[in-house]
Amino acid sequence: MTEIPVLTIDGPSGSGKGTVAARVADSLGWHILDSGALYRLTGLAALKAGVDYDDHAAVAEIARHLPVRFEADRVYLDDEDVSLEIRTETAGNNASRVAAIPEVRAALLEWQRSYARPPGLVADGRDMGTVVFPGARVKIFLEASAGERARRRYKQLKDKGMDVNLAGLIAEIEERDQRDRNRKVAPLVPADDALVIDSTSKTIDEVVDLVLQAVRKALPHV
Ligand SMILES: Nc1ncnc2c1ncn2[C@@H]1O[C@H](COP(=O)(O)OP(=O)(O)OP(=O)(O)O)[C@@H](O)[C@H]1O
Ligand SMILES: Nc1ccn([C@H]2C[C@H](O)[C@@H](COP(=O)(O)O)O2)c(=O)n1
Repeated sequence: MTEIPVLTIDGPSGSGKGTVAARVADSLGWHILDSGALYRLTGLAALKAGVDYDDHAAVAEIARHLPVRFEADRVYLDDEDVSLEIRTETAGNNASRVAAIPEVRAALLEWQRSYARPPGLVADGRDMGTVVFPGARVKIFLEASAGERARRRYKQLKDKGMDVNLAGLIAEIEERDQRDRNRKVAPLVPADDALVIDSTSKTIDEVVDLVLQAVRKALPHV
């Protein structure tokens, strides 16, 4: 069977994974997996169903049967458009909480793997290179300082007209980092064979170029 090439991009919140993954996937003509969205949807669906995050079996059951529909750039839970709601900082924090539940991670594993389709996949998240696609041909771990990531998020939210506070964002980012890096299952760590890129003082274009160089070095035919 022909191998489907996979590029994984892991890293903490605000390091630029989603932006870089979209640009690289566009440039290569590959599919994209935003795995964080699945955890965000699970957190939101559990909240809407009134399920307590401490009830791990019930949250995992929700993850297994997420009533989700992706349509162009919109995402629906049942028939409700939740595209904006899953992008809030609260939804990100709730995602980080349900993502620490081993049964939830197990429930989402095969679904994430099913995104690998020809001609290739760019997968972004926290454990793409370590757990979901350990055999990926190219693995990137994107870093940036917490202060820079909070400044990026501040600008992103301000540009959307939202009322935000930089100190609050730094505290939230540090809390989420702490939970994602220290959980027992699939913690946020670079895979042993990942190329680590610190984007703190790099532009998006510079990071995209470095990632594309790594892909072309590993896969000269793409
Ligand atoms: N190298 C960079 N320089 C400046 N801004 C950047 C850079 N990379 C990303 N950004 C901006 O930072 C913000 C956050 O980026 P993005 O959403 O891609 O991060 P992320 O790692 O996917 O975050 P999350 O895990 O929370 O979804 C966006 O507004 C994006 O345009
Ligand atoms: N592969 C993944 C993707 C996401 N998560 C968790 C941890 C994050 O804090 C949260 C939201 O992710 P984001 O949309 O900000 O990338 O979901 C994870 O544990 N594993």
